[in-house]
Amino acid sequence: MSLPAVNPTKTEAWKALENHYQNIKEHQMQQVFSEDGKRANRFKIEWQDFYFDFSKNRITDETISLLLKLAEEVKLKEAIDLQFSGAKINKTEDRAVLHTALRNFDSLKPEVKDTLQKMQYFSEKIIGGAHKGFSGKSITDVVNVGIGGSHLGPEMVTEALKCYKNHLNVHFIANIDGDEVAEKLNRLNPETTLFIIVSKSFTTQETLVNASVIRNWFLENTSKDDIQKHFVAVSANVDKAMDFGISADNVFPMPDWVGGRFSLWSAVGLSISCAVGFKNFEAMLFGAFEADKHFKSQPFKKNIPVIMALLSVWYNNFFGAESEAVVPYSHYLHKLVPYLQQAVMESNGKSVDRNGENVNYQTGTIVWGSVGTNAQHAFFQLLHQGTKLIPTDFIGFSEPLHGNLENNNILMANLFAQTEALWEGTQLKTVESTFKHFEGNKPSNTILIKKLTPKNFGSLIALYEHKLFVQGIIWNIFSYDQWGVELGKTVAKTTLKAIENQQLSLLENASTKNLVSKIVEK
Ligand SMILES: O=P(O)(O)OC[C@H]1O[C@](O)(CO)[C@@H](O)[C@@H]1O
Repeated sequence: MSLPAVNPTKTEAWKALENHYQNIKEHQMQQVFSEDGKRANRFKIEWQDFYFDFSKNRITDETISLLLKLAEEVKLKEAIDLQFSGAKINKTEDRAVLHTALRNFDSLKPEVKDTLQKMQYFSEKIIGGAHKGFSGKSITDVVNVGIGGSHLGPEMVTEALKCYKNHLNVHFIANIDGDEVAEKLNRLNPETTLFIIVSKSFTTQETLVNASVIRNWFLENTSKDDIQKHFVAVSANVDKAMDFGISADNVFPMPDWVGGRFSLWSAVGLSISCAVGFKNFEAMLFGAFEADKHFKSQPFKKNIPVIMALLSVWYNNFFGAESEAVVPYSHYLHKLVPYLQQAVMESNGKSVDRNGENVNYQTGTIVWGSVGTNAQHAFFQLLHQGTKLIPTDFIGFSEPLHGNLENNNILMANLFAQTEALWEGTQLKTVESTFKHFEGNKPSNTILIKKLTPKNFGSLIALYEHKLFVQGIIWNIFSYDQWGVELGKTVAKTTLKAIENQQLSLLENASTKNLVSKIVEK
């Protein structure tokens, strides 16, 4: 079964939304808001520990009902059911998309159960000190070596759940930048370090080269037999991992139906399980599972990821907004934006639709942002008074983790105040000069979560995963492939050859030739 392939611009809802946009675009919506006492209660969704407030958006009841009609016309419900059914909806790679099966506690697949058990057993041995390195000492440092989806998710979660961390030091080596690798290795002791080589394909240049550099560094003072005590792999390509010198027992499998950027729930999360313990890792999976059930079962008007996606489409395709900001008011979430950038932009940065035709409408949004309140002192000026429309997600937690209520009150006051200031502006107030005028009418969503627990964090990430899927369905694109990263990889191979062999004739582009000559002529 294939995903429905409806050109969204040909739907009745799209045409109606275009007309509706003409009526709404000039409206100072904050006035509509102040005249409607019930709006804040109508445009919100409360679910478990989440309070999702989308009332400060340039929408009316009609907007929402037209967007919901759009979801219906592009057959969103059918698409959701297809994804969860395990149909090969990643058509261009001929794969199912089942990261949700990694956390489906109603019926875990036997292979998922086995991997979870293996992860638990292994991470507990590392944490408890039973796993000894070549000199008989316990492990103190764990290094995740991987890039893209084999790095961003684990690093984001390890940072987000730092409060739940144990004594192990967890590091990440992703970039091929040798300085970074050397910098990190200089601080590590081979006797007490475990390296987790994470690569779904086990063919990614950065990861394989870095892994070899690390292995050589390790072998400077050890023998090949010691590798088994210090290197494990996470991969769907067990043979390649074994070729690298890692024994089959030390390879944690990854199913083919899990895409790299959705893989933190799989054995790719081994570094997370080491950092915060398996129970917390499992709690995170459980939170994601709860979000999956919400996504699958809630009517669209009460469905957080669906509403998030529809609002995003509203701004992207009708207001012409190109980007959206994400601002978490928790320093623990400082790696959320890089994670979302891969998840969202690698998924929805597409310009060919599911029928193989070029699209003539905007698709993937640019995601950017940083943590509040720091961001207020950086780019918020542009959000408030710039010329661009940038819908923003504000994420906050009602309860602090360390009991510092005074700080948390200030933090939350700032979050709420920013959404209000963006929305209200200074419309009804007198300002001394035009320079001090705030237009307002700047949209935002607020995701207020009770507490940053592993479970809630798992839910949050899964909600964003579902949001991007819904967007892809509406835009009629394939969200789960990433052919756009391939060309650069191929060109880099030739370029490297030209550099290594000092052979400029291999290059065609005159600018690249000049640049390469600067390196080889040193
Ligand atoms: O896990 P792998 O196979 O090393 O791939 C790493 C990353 O590279 C990409 O394929 C993009 O280059 C991502 O989709 C993926 O997360």
